[in-house]
Amino acid sequence: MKEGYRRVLLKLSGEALMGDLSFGIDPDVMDRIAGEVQELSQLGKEIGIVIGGGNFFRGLSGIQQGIDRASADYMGMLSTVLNSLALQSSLERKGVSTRVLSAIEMRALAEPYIRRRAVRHLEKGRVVIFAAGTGNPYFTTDTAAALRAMEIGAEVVLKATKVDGIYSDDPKKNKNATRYVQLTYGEVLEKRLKVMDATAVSLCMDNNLPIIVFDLTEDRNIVRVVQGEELGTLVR
Ligand SMILES: Nc1ncnc2c1ncn2[C@@H]1O[C@H](COP(=O)(O)OP(=O)(O)OP(=O)(O)O)[C@@H](O)[C@H]1O
Ligand SMILES: O=c1ccn([C@@H]2O[C@H](COP(=O)(O)O)[C@@H](O)[C@H]2O)c(=O)[nH]1
Repeated sequence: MKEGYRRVLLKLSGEALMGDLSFGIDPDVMDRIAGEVQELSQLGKEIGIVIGGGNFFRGLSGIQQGIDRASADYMGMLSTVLNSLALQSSLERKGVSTRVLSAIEMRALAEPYIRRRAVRHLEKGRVVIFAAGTGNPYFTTDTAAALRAMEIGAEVVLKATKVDGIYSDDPKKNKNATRYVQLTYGEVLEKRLKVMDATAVSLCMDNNLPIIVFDLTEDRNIVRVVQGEELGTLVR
């Protein structure tokens, strides 16, 4: 077993924050996640977090309602800001020092994203939450996670989601799909495995940044994966 990571980029699924609800944030799920991040922060781990927005709004659902693509994507990015502020609040209730840095300027509620500030916050032991994705339409929060991970010098992208790894097919649709323990970036792209978008995988591939896809719904998995336990699927 490895001794664990020192600086990580944790990508939290927005959809997983719903728990059993059909929309929004289940406070118990949020509280559990915040507790795990608190534990890691107390161990001296440096943690950057990107949260998805699927529990509120995705660009693609806006398009289906007749909203133009760029506007729908900005709405999606705003939904990640809602999640970021909720996580910040949960963490601060537990005494964890945090900063939200937003890729879209909204100075009344978050710092603007400045790479060097993000790194400084991490060095000071603050948990940094990156809000508003990349700040650009036509992207996803998976790509934002890969981008921010590289910018802050994270050792790994930890994609915490609703499935326990990468499967040969979508396990929510195909019960015969089988799980991979390890894959290369090329295999994920060639097999068109949809768990993470191709832009994010390509970015990680070009910069040799490992990705671990693991189950966020399982208690203590965030702590276990950051401490080096082999969970889910490793892509490198
Ligand atoms: N080959 C595959 N292996 C594993 N999961 C897959 C695969 N293909 C599709 N999926 C689906 O991908 C989903 C995870 O990716 P998705 O981008 O939807 O969620 P997320 O990024 O975790 O959530 P959000 O966008 O809300 O932040 C899983 O819930 C699973 O149903
Ligand atoms: O860089 C980005 C990140 C996100 N979006 C939009 O936000 C929603 C929610 O993000 P998920 O990654 O799907 O959770 C996404 O559907 C996009 O519409 C974006 O445009 N740019």
